[in-house]
Amino acid sequence: MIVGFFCRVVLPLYSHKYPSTHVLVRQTPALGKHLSGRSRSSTSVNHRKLVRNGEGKKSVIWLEGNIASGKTTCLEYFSKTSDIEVLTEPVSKWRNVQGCNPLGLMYQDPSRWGLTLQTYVQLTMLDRHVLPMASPIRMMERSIYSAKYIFVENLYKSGKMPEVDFAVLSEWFEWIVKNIAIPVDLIVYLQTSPQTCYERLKQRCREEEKVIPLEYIESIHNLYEDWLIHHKSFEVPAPVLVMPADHDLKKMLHQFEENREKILMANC
Ligand SMILES: Nc1ncnc2c1ncn2[C@@H]1O[C@H](COP(=O)(O)OP(=O)(O)O)[C@@H](O)[C@H]1O
Ligand SMILES: O=c1ccn([C@H]2C[C@H](O)[C@@H](COP(=O)(O)O)O2)c(=O)[nH]1
Repeated sequence: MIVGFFCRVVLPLYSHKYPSTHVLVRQTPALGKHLSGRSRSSTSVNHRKLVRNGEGKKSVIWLEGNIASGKTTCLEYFSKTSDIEVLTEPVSKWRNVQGCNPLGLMYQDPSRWGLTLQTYVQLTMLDRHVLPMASPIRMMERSIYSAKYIFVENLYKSGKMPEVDFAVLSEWFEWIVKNIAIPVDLIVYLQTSPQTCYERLKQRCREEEKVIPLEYIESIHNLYEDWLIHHKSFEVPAPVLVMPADHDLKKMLHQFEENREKILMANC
């Protein structure tokens, strides 16, 4: 039998309060049909909290932050913890889908290829979200929400995405979040200055990203801040734990350790 329920939201633990109006209950009777091919038979996907019989509570954490803010590094750290599965962003797919490179194309010509990339990002992120959980705790890099609220929004707002492309992507996104429950218990936001990210981006030296100017990183930063800190733009679907992330690696590792309990207790 399918069992699903909501858990308490631990507001006082987090730096930014989670408005109760943001608790969304989504009933999706048609979901099984839409997820055909996936083994969802013993799990309810109608609720944000999923409980499989006999398996106890599970929790899902999204790791959000600007480009090169240190998300992968953070995931690597937590991947060493038993009982946590980490899901990195499917960037390798975005760089190579059947021999094509939508990420590279988007950076070369955002107006032409923004829709192409973001359609594929939306698909591949959804695929991550509906993947059955293999561990009690899942930490995943970004989300279908940030793809829409940050990256699609940025393309559109900067005039690089035609209105019709934005409208089509928006309708797709709205349909997905209305009809498919996307579980999340906690958002960990790695908060950096744009300058830090820019320096780390240059150091990482990903081929497609060599054309990224500081202004692009600044726009992404502002969108993240408006969403997760100032609550000025879009719904925030879970409590937010803000982690200052401009520090050197040693201090960051220390900080990850200090926040371990808060993160691991995300659904209590
Ligand atoms: N705290 C840090 N101090 C200095 N460099 C860092 C730090 N964290 C990550 N890096 C480096 O910055 C680059 C981007 O980090 P990464 O974890 O890949 O970021 P993201 O996954 O957010 O894009 C990598 O070269 C990484 O080694
Ligand atoms: O919706 C999205 C999500 C990501 N991207 C870009 C931004 C970066 O160039 C890569 C992801 O790298 P990170 O270092 O993990 O930030 O993909 C995008 O264009 N749209």
